Amino acid sequence: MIIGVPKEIKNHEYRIGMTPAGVRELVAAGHQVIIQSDGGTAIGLTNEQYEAAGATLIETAQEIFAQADMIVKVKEPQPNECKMLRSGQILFTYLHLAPDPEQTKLLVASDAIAIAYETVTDNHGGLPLLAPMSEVAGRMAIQAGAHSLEIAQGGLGTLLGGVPGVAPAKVVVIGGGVVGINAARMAMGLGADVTILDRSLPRLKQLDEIYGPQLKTLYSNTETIEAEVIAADLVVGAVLIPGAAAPKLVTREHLKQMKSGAVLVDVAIDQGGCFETSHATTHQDPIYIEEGIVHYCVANMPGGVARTSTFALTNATLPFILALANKGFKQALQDDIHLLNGLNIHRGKVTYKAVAEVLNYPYQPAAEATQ
Ligand SMILES: NC(=O)C1=CN([C@@H]2O[C@H](COP(=O)(O)OP(=O)(O)OC[C@H]3O[C@@H](n4cnc5c(N)ncnc54)[C@H](O)[C@@H]3O)[C@@H](O)[C@H]2O)C=CC1
Ligand SMILES: CC(=O)C(=O)O
Ligand SMILES: [Mg+2]
Repeated sequence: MIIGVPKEIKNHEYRIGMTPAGVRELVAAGHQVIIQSDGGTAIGLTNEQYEAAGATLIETAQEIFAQADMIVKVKEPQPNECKMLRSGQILFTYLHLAPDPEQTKLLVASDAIAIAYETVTDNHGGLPLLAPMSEVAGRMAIQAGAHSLEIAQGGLGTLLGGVPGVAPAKVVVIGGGVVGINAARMAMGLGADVTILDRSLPRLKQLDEIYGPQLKTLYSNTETIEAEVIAADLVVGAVLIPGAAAPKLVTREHLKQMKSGAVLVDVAIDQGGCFETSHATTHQDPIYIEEGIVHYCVANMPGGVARTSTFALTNATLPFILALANKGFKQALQDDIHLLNGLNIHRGKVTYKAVAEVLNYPYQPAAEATQ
């Protein structure tokens, strides 16, 4: 199979879908890998390293899309990339379709086969291709939040850990999954007063057992969210209903009752965001202020630490890329229910239920599509 890896084109996105180590594995398995020239240069993965691993360097994304059987990327395809996809071509990348009707329409029109990293599952109820980036984004959420709390950013001027004689900041994390616990760990490490809310009692029990009394856990409902958010210096939005649009848990009315200069970091923005007042921002212009509250809503946070993120992501994606290349997409999806769960669009049909429902498309079950 010919596997094509274009350079990412989203704002300040320097991750790349495959490292030279991944190229080496695919080439050893008999595949051809074409990489866009300078696709990894910004993060120290040079053209020479890719060539030494056996890749062919190609100048333009157009040529990659024209030649490859499978396109491997990081971020959701931008409109001009969607238009380059060919009928029957495989696309393997993050998609986040539920809050993105425009991309969904273009992918349906492309007649391609679009497999989303973020809905691939594992045997433990997890999302193994989202998890590495959620680890990164959860940890970054506290760095971003701490910076946004500085006066010069419009923040309250509060240091997360406080100092002797001055209380630490109150950090509230909504959603205790991978993003949530990584954010909580960083915030606890800096000495903040941390509370985490989730609506899964087993998850809260697990977090309590692991972190003990340093981490306060609360069951998430309208009342607890309201009370915690109003008292917070920094709120991290980290909820997920897989594949679906994020529920709006914090409203404009809540913001009016918060301390002016408090900070919201909406990590769930890639699924539409869990704060009513969130809209996606970029690394170039990451924050804005609404109702006196600083909002940080970067939809590709891990792109900010693109080198770490590229290795973390590709460690997880490579076995699936190898399966797709070795077996072809149909057999690979038939053999692995977890990879099948990643299929969001198959040749003009939406094959992920939550996406079909929220965007009003007829739903075709993925298993039916791959018969
Ligand atoms: N902005 C960015 O750059 C990035 C965003 N993300 C996003 O972060 C979000 C969270 O991802 P993960 O932590 O990996 O998901 P996860 O599935 O590990 O955790 C989500 C948690 O939210 C909880 N939850 C659901 N509804 C809730 C509610 N009403 N109240 C409280 N908790 C609730 C679930 O029980 C679960 O524990 C996703 O939208 C993901 O796409 C992930 C990586 C990067
Ligand atoms: C998960 C995701 O959307 C990202 O890493 O950018
Ligand atoms: Mg994202």
